[in-house]
Amino acid sequence: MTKTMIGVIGGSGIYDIDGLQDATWQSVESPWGAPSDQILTGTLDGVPMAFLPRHGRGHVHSPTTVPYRANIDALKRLGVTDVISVSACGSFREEYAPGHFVVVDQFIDRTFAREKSFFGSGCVAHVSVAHPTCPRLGDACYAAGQAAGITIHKGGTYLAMEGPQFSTLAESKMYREQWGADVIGMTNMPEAKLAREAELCYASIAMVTDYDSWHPDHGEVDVTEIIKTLMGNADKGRALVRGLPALLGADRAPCPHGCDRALEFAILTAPEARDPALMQKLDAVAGRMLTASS
Ligand SMILES: CSC[C@H]1O[C@H](OP(=O)(O)O)[C@H](O)[C@@H]1O
Ligand SMILES: Nc1ncnc2[nH]cnc12
Repeated sequence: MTKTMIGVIGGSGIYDIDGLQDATWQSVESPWGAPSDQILTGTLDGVPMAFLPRHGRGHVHSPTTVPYRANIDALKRLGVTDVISVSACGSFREEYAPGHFVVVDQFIDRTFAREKSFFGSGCVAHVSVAHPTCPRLGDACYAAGQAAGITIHKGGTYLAMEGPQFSTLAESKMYREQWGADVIGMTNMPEAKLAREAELCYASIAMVTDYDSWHPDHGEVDVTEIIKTLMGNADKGRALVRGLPALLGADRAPCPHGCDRALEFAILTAPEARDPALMQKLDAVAGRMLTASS
């Protein structure tokens, strides 16, 4: 049995969390560059936690420039086992209304200007992301949301767009009507893919802030309205997070869905053909596999 450490990546409007015992902002160095910000560490109900504001305090990183690899690597380096992403999103479904939360379980990745893998020339790996989120962790988020009195929906497909501009009306209608997406945001990809490569369980909570641009009664997306809704949502997001340690517990059984073993059988490059410099960078993300197989 290993120990649980919960990592929370806070999106727009969530730049800290409260209630942590021994809370300290720590700098974490990563061979993948500087993370978005320092990481707030502490303990909640006896479970260690690490909080990272995705865009940095003061909202300095755009969805394209968020250092996704450094963020996931830094959380892994700190000992995080389970990552919860909390994000602002537009909704493609009438019944997923602004103020509601959605436990996302699928993604359509339309991002194109980001580094999407820790692996590459010198160490090639292919992990499965058929089921990109962890059902055990998602269920805990859903239960924590319900216990916090939040209107929360279980399951939804998140369309990750490059941004930073919002969608055109034609795109919004296509994503909703032809592609069957439920919510839209700009940040959960490649974050979810990288978490899988790093063998971290990953769950995503979408906080609905708007109806994107498709809804005939709601006009186009307006960032002022989004921020207003976010301010109401942010406290709910923090309440959900506060409920998680009690639900997950300090002792952690292996993930029944295999998220924490995702690299087994994924690395193709022969030990003697691997690039030593890349191997060094992979020490945290893939350390477990690299010591076992080389
Ligand atoms: C503030 S609206 C657009 C912005 O908000 C979302 O960020 P996050 O996912 O980090 O909450 C969205 O993806 C955009 O980056
Ligand atoms: N409509 C929208 N599109 C993309 N990202 C968002 N974040 C919040 N609302 C959004």
